[in-house]
Parts: sequence; structure tokens; C-alpha cells
Amino acid sequence: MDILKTKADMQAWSAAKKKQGKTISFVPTMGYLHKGHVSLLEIGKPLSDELVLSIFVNPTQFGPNEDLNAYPSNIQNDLDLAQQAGVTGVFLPDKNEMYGPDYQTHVSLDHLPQYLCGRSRPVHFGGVATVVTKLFNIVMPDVAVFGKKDFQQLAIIRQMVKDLDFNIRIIGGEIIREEDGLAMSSRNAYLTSEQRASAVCLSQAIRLLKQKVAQGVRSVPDLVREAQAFILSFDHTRVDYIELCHPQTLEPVETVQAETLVAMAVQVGKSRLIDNALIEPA
Ligand SMILES: Nc1ncnc2c1ncn2[C@@H]1O[C@H](COP(=O)(O)OP(=O)(O)OP(=O)(O)O)[C@@H](O)[C@H]1O
Ligand SMILES: CC(C)(CO)[C@@H](O)C(=O)[O-]
Ligand code: BAL
Repeated sequence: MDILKTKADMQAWSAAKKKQGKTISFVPTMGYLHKGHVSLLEIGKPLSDELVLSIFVNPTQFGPNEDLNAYPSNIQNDLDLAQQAGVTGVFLPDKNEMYGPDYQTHVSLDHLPQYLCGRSRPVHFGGVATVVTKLFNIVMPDVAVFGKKDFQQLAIIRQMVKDLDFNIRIIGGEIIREEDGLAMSSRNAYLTSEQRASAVCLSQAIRLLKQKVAQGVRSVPDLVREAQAFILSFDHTRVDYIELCHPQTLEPVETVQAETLVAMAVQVGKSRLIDNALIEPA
């Protein structure tokens, strides 16, 4: 497994592989790897000859009051997991390597970032679109794998790849969960044991909403009210949003008539946790 710390080294590595006729799968991450990340590596591995993992905590996708400086890190453990998963190249740049002092170009999308997480994280998706564009140009993958836990991020990347004509196949990996249903996340590391017990409220609220829809409830305000009350019955929780929306446009819906995305963000202690699922009315 090769570790590449500069853009030039990474580009040269990928160019050399391509010259040998090899294809490249790519999994971008911010590190502190867990089984969710490993599942994306497992998806990417059989699809190409080479498997590249990037680890970069991208400062431009964090707002001023977010957890950039507290973001967890354990590079040695990440490298061990990467090796076990068959990664052949790790891109591990630092902040100055990615953004020089005169950096001034940003990628933005008109609509998709306005919904869901974009409302409370106004700079987030511009930062993601910009860094993923840079990572695609540096790693030059044939295939890139993103998790469905960040459903809106995946939708934005797909749109960006289409709009900007990247010749990269984008694959979405299913959400990997703890035994009690909590979606795995690097931010689960911030939870105290009491908060960890409350964190199950997101996946349980999704289950509740699925049950209500199966019972025939169709009114989104009613569904959201029920889910909100359920989540607030757990200690240490604050609802950022619970929304039901169109799975492609992410526009809010008023009634559940067709396949609908339910997405939520809940602050549990210091962790802002997200979860989502598709609901199909019977
Ligand atoms: N539980 C999960 N199941 C599947 N994919 C996941 C899961 N958690 C994260 N991913 C995916 O891993 C990739 C890298 O995400 P990232 O490094 O931000 O991890 P994270 O655990 O989501 O961290 P955070 O706590 O910042 O949300 C993204 O494509 C993300 O959607
Ligand atoms: C895609 C990504 C690596 C860009 O920094 C990040 O948003 C993430 O880990 O999901
Ligand atoms: N997985 C999304 C990265 C972030 O929350 O900044």
C-alpha cells in the first residue's frame, strides 16, 4: 500500500497505473474509519484494479461554529484498516497541500444544497463539492463510492458529476449500523454513554415513521410531529430537522404519495447525527 502525501505524487501514481491499463476505485473520507467506511472500500475493491482511499478533514466544509478542531483522528488505525481492506493507495494530504494561500476557486450548486442539512450548514456542500472536485482531479478515479448515510451529499456529487462531465461512475453504499440501529459515524465518538443510549432515537424514529405510513398516515406535518415528540422523549436531544422529501429533487412533500425520503439531523450532546431512509407507501 502506497501512501501519497502530495497532489503531484498522487497524480503521478494514478497516471502510472492508468498507463499500465489499470482502473481505479476511490473512497474519499475524513478518516477515523469505521465499518461504514470499510463497507465502501469493500464495494470499490472488486470494481477496479486499484483501490484508493483519501483521508482529509476538509476545513472548507465546516462552518465557523462546527467541530473542525475537535474532529477525531487515528491515522495509524485508519492505515491498518485500509491495508486489511486491500487499499493500494492512500492519499493523505495536509491543509496547505490542498489549499494554498492564494486559493480562490469554489464549486457550488444552485438547488440541492438548499434543503435538509444545507439549511443549518450553509457553507457545507460548497466545501464538499469543491474538495471532491479537487480529489477527483488528483486521484483520477474510474469509480467513486459514497455512503447513503450522507444522502444529500451523494445526490450533490451525482448532480455535479453529471453537470461538470466527470467521467466517473458514482456508487452509493448502504448505511451500516450498530446492532441497536444507530448509523455508524465518526461523530459517535463524541457521545457519552448516556448520550449513546439516546442516539438510537434517530433510527427508531425512522422505524416509527415507516410504521405510521404502513398504517395509512399520509400527512407529513402529522408524521413530523409524531417523530419530533418521539425524539424529544430521549434525554440530551435537540431536533435540527425532520423532513420528508422527494428522493431526487429533495423538495419537501406535504403528503406521502410515492417513494419518499425521510431525513433527519438530531443534536445529541456534542454530536450532530444524521440518518435517513426511503419510505414507500403500500
Ligand atoms: N454508517 C455508514 N454507512 C455507510 N457509509 C458511511 C457511513 N458513515 C459514513 N459513511 C460514508 O463514508 C464516507 C466518508 O464519510 P466521513 O469520513 O465523513 O465519515 P462519517 O462517519 O460520516 O463522519 P461524520 O461523523 O463526519 O459524519 C462518506 O461517503 C459517508 O457517507
Ligand atoms: C466526501 C468527503 C470526504 C469530502 O470531504 C466528506 O464530506 C465525507 O467524508 O463524507
Ligand atoms: N460525512 C459528512 C462530512 C461532514 O459532516 O462534514
